[in-house]
Amino acid sequence: MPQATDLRKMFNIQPDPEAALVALAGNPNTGKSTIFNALTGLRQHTGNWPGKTVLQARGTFIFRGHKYILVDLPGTYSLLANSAEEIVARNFLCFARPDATVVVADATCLERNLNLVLQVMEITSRVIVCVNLMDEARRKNIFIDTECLARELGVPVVATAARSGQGVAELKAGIDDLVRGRIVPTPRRLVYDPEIEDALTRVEQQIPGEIKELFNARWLAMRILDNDRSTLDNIRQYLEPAEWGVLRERFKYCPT
Ligand SMILES: Nc1nc2c(ncn2[C@@H]2O[C@H](COP(=O)(O)OP(=O)(O)OP(=O)(O)O)[C@@H](O)[C@H]2O)c(=O)[nH]1
Ligand SMILES: [Mg+2]
Repeated sequence: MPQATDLRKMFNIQPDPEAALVALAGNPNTGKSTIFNALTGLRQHTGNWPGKTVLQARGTFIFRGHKYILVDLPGTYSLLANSAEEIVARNFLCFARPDATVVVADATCLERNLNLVLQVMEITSRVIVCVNLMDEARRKNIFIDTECLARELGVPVVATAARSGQGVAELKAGIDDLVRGRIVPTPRRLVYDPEIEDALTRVEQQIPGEIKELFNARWLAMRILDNDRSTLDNIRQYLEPAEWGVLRERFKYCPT
């Protein structure tokens, strides 16, 4: 059974028990790289994602004596992946299982950005929402009630204007609080129609325990119900053939 740390190696993340892994996700052009630069300064490394022509940027920062490895994911509107960028972002969140995921959202068009936030919250509860471009929003007379947003989403929300560095210290503190367990998010769960919820429960119950340790079972059940071949095909690459065989046997829709 592969461990989470083994899966991280597939993304060129070397195991480092001292360091926490943090992903930066978000729609295109929301300021992810600006935040990445503000957090990591010159401690950066860029290359391609293994097997892809999509650029990968990794960097480190130290906060309150703790080391963080930050990964700047490609900009995506969705994790229901079609493009190479979406597949990279989804696979990283699902398989590298970061200790925290910062979803950077554009304060000037928050509603559109929340779609990805909700999708990320279905995969992991270790989420912080960073509402960036607050200066632009102010200029357009848009007011964001971040406390209300945090209550509604059930995850911490930090407001930033990253180009001028505003809020970046608070974001660092938020990441540290989340990783150290001082904040425990309780993401709002999307509840589907009763028939779908019923089916999800039944599928979830049939997912073998070892696989549940590796992936969020509810999320995996949704992908199986969706017959989401792209995700299931990728999951196969991360499982031993015997484990995949068990999934295939139980769920006839899993690709061969
Ligand atoms: N006014 C303002 N501009 C910002 C802020 N954050 C980023 N920008 C600008 O927004 C543009 C996009 O920023 P990036 O950091 O490249 O955005 P990104 O999310 O990495 O973009 P992709 O990687 O293409 O998805 C740049 O011109 C930044 O200087 C901010 O808080 N306020
Ligand atoms: Mg970028």
